[in-house]
Amino acid sequence: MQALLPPSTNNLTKPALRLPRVAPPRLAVLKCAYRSDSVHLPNSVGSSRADWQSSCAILASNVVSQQPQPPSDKSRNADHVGSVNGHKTSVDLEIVPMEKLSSALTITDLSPAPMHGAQLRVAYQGVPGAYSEAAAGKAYPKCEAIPCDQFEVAFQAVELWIADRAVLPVENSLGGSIHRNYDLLLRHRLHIVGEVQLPVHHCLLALPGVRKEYLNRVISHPQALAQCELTLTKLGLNVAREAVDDTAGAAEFVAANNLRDTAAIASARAAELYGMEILENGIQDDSSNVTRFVMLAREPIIPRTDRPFKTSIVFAHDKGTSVLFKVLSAFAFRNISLTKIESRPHRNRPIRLVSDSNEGTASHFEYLFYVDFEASMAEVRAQNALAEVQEFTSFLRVLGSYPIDMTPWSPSRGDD
Ligand SMILES: O=C(O)C(=O)Cc1ccccc1
Repeated sequence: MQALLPPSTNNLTKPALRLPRVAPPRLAVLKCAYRSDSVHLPNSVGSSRADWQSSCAILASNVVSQQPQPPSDKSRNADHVGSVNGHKTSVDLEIVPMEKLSSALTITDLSPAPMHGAQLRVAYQGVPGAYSEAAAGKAYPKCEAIPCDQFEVAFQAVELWIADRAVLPVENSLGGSIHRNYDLLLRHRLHIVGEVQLPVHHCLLALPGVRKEYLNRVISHPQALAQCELTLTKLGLNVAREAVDDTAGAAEFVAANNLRDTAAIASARAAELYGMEILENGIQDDSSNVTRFVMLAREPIIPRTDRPFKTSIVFAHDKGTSVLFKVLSAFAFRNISLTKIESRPHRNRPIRLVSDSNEGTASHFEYLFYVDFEASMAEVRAQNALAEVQEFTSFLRVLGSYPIDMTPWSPSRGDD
């Protein structure tokens, strides 16, 4: 399928972030609280300010960027931790001992809201009306959603402190995993700090006055096309399908180019934003159509045990899939349920040659395994399971330990 790029955004929308991007000078304020009996640190924590600072730098999640300010005593003393495109980036650590806080930190203190009244900025791929924008709003209701033209840009927006979080769709109940996004998780160093599951309700959109009989093609995000394939056929739409970067971008493209032979699959909100008509409402092949998104941040959140947590890891092992059952038994023995397992090609080492003196040499494909399990890294059983996994693996990374989205959902009515 030919990939169409969404047109440049019209005046209805803010322009999406694009690469390359020069980061503005920023002052970052990193504020963290620490309580020795509730936080499990990799190393024991001393009482000196330096120890506290480095521990909090690892664990703090209340990371807030601010507009440049005239130097104050505090900013003059800030630790300069790097520069972004030639601009100094400073981090000012403000350590707040737990005992001085009026109440204990809750999970919401730790992940979503920035302090000092600043609005959380959440980067997503697509244009307004995309499902990723709705997912950002579900995870962080008062956030400022920042459209980006590529997932790569959304990741970089967080890495360069332009945004505080990125939202990334990783799998769908009908369409399966979004493999490219798994690869991106590994290529970048961001941490998963949350997840949301969003019921997805697709509409068939066309310009006002266009009828189904006029259509020569349907365009949308490949996942949306996959999720509506049977319904499109049932509607008699045996026309060309073309993949674009996001659903709302497809609607915008049809509108901006006045395409009367093309329909887009997108949300009802996209129809409203881009002046399109809904030809068919709810065209996903099954009403239980849910997409899971993960939220990414520069710093991990502190794992807890007082509510259900999930942990995502990725690993590889030298002996191919033959030791996979040993790795997975580390979870089974501890009654830790896996909620997801995904394999991807091991790009650094895609082929493994296995010689047999009698039969010759076989070449096996090498894989990376992504596993989600239902436990928090603050639980001893999860720590022990990972210690055991490490014995069998040549590479292991914890992508994040984060609260499970427990919000009940019912089949969407299209108001997402
Ligand atoms: O294109 C979008 O709107 C997205 O956010 C990606 C996507 C596509 C289809 C279903 C869920 C998410």
